[in-house]
Amino acid sequence: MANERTAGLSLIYRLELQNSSNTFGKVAQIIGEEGGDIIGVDVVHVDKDHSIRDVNVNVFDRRHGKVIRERLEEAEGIHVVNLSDRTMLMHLGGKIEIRSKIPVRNRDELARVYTPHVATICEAIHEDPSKAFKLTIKKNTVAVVSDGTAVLGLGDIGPYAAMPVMEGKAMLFKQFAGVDAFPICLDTKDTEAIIAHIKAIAPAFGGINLEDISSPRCFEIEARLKEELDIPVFHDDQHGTAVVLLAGLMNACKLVGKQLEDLKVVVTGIGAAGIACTKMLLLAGVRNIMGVDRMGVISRNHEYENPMWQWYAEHTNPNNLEGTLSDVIKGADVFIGVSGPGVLTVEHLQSMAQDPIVFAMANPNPEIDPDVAAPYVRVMATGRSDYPNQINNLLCFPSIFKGALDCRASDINEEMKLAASHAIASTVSDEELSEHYIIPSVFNKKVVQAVRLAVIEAAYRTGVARRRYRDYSDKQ
Ligand SMILES: NC(=O)c1ccc[n+]([C@@H]2O[C@H](COP(=O)([O-])OP(=O)(O)OC[C@H]3O[C@@H](n4cnc5c(N)ncnc54)[C@H](O)[C@@H]3O)[C@@H](O)[C@H]2O)c1
Ligand SMILES: O=C(O)C[C@H](O)C(=O)O
Ligand SMILES: [Mg+2]
Repeated sequence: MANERTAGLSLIYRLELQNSSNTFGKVAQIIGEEGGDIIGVDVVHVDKDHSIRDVNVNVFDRRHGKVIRERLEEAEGIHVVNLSDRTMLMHLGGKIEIRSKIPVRNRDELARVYTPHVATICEAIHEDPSKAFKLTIKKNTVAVVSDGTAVLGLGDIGPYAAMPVMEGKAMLFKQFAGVDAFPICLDTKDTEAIIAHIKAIAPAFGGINLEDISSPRCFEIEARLKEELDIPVFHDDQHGTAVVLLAGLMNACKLVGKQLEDLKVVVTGIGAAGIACTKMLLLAGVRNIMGVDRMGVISRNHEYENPMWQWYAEHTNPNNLEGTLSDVIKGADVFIGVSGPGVLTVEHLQSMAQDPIVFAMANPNPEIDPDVAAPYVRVMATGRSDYPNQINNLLCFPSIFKGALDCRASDINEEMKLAASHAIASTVSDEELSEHYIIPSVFNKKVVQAVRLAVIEAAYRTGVARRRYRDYSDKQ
């Protein structure tokens, strides 16, 4: 499955052409012969010997684009300077920037926003550190922190390569919930160092969104930070995914007429997302869950080095089954994939119970191609934006943090997460509910407000909100 399903693959070949021989004619001929579609040409530069042109070409996929490039490079008088595409162009120079809220037009304004008058603000915060929430960006700013070790399903690609995802998360925090977020990729994989760095930067932020940190280190990092910091710490791949998954599953069950407590559920990929999704489902009343990772089904017949797998063995797989995915998927009502592409086959789907519910959530490529799976499933969901039923943590992380920041919560607890799941599920009405609409779109504005309010209400109910309710409710 091509990653560019919605975006379409439109490549831009920057070519340096010799003026002498009919080189542009050759370019058009080569591209035509190879089945590319020229949709535009821009002249970038011309001198007496050469011209530089950007040739915009629709191709089938990246491999097709490469074949055309190779053919062009072989031709006399044509030099391929660069090959880019719309996605690449959207990333030039990064996707976000910082802007001031106040213009500084003269010395008087300068003296207020900066020295000398800013000193009075510093002193006020020094006297009462809680004023940082009122007088600095802490009020509405989150750090999105990764070490680049579990980036989407791409794995350990390092802190530099992780930045586009973290910038993307920051961008989405702002666009979907008005939260300012800053991407921070740490050049260390050491648990203690990560904890120390995050603690050291925490004064500037009202919350910490941990992202794409591999398991099992992510569990300890989050647990320690939750204990040692007084602002919410939320590992998005765990809890964001689990919140949205539960919302989708509640609605899918309503559609197929099954109850959560009667379901047989198989989860593949027992990492950050798989463990959190399982915990959330147990909390919501699901009783029969089996986990499958690379070495097979997690059972009580084994001792695991990974303490989370030990926990998993003790809390799931009620019949203590062993084997592979093929063994346990038989008769399952629900498949939840947070592992990688190609894990699920048509044979697996054919062996599931009636009305199979398949949430293949690995990014960027799900456990099975949804087009291949479609004839064999009743409800199909992926993590992607280009198919119906997008089960992606994007549907909740901006609004959960918005709610937590607005009531100055010290934590994002289980009650707040459950409230968020119910709020998401309830934005799909009974009339709207269908195989292709179990979960609202990320662009549905009702979702952000519903989740934010549900999270705030749960924060006050469970005593983690630190803003006086009167101050909060007066502004509503
Ligand atoms: N849709 C969403 O909102 C969402 C959210 C979080 C994660 N994800 C996706 O889920 C996947 C896992 O993310 P994570 O943060 O939990 O990563 P992780 O590294 O913590 O865990 C991944 C786990 O999957 C296992 N795994 C990998 N390939 C497997 C295979 N072929 N068979 C069985 N197990 C396999 C690994 O051994 C590991 O235990 C990624 O593809 C990620 O993009 C999707
Ligand atoms: O980034 C996403 O789209 C979802 C999730 O956080 C992931 O890691 O795949
Ligand atoms: Mg992620």
